[in-house]
Amino acid sequence: MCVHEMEKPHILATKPGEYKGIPQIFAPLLEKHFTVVPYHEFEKNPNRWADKIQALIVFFSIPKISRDLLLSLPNLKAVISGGVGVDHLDIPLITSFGVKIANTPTIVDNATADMGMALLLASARKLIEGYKIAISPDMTKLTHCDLGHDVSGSTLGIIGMGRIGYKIAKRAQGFDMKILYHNRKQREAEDEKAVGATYCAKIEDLLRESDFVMLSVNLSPETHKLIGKRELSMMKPTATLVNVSRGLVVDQDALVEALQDGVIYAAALDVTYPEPLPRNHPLLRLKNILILPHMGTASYQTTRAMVERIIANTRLALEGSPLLDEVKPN
Ligand SMILES: O=C(O)[C@H](O)CO
Repeated sequence: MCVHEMEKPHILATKPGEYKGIPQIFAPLLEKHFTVVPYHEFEKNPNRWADKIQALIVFFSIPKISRDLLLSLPNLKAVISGGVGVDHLDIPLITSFGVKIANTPTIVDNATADMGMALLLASARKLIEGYKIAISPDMTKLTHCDLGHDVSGSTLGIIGMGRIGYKIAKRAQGFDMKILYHNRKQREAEDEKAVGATYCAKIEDLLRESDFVMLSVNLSPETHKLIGKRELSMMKPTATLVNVSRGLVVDQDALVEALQDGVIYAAALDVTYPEPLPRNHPLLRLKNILILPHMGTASYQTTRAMVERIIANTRLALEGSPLLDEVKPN
């Protein structure tokens, strides 16, 4: 049955197509079920929308959900966040308003693991430098391209062996990498065997032995600036740090220093803090860095699946049914 426009529940979301918003091509999927109120329209005239809004969609941590925003939305039933990370949500605060929370885990695992390997490979084999030379008018520069490093046969240390870390290990196995991992909890022996991964109870052992250190942990008080000056100084001077988790897992000032002083060889980051970095940030001026604007989940298929899962969770929340991916306070 065709749902009349007037009957569609109102949801608040960043304007589709805006920076870090749901891509415009997927806006019709949302609009089929909901009347989407763009967040900036709401901010201009909150009184017009406040009573109507029943769900709030968060994409790439936007919008920030404050107590004031929650107080201004008396009929809010759910906050549905795209992606796996929920570090941007104050879960106790939101749930204290009787508002349900969901994210879209599992959907993003493959794309994020692919991005981890893409960053590792691109950094090690100097794809960006090579590309710049290939398109440069002066092809003689080709001989001056610094040599990269072999990925095959090297040692990968994965910090955070959850679903994404494990999928990275699977991929690395195909590159004949020696795989070490550090995790709150050691994985089952059969999981380790399946990807040939060895547990390092001490993060220090992993840092000392790895050629590539891959960060795939959730951001939490325990992992906040987990990699600082001390940890970087334990890494090999030939090692590369790859981050597909959250910028705040790394002490960025310490990273800038380590890259400038040759304490580590390079870094490849999908995430930083803040995002985007200010244009004069020292990380953007370094040569031994590959940096992306948080693209881990940014494939057509994964983004579409995220939007579909957001819709499914939102519809369930609005009809009062159990959510597919409910996030509860600890
Ligand atoms: O958390 C995630 O899955 C991604 O970073 C997208 O927000």
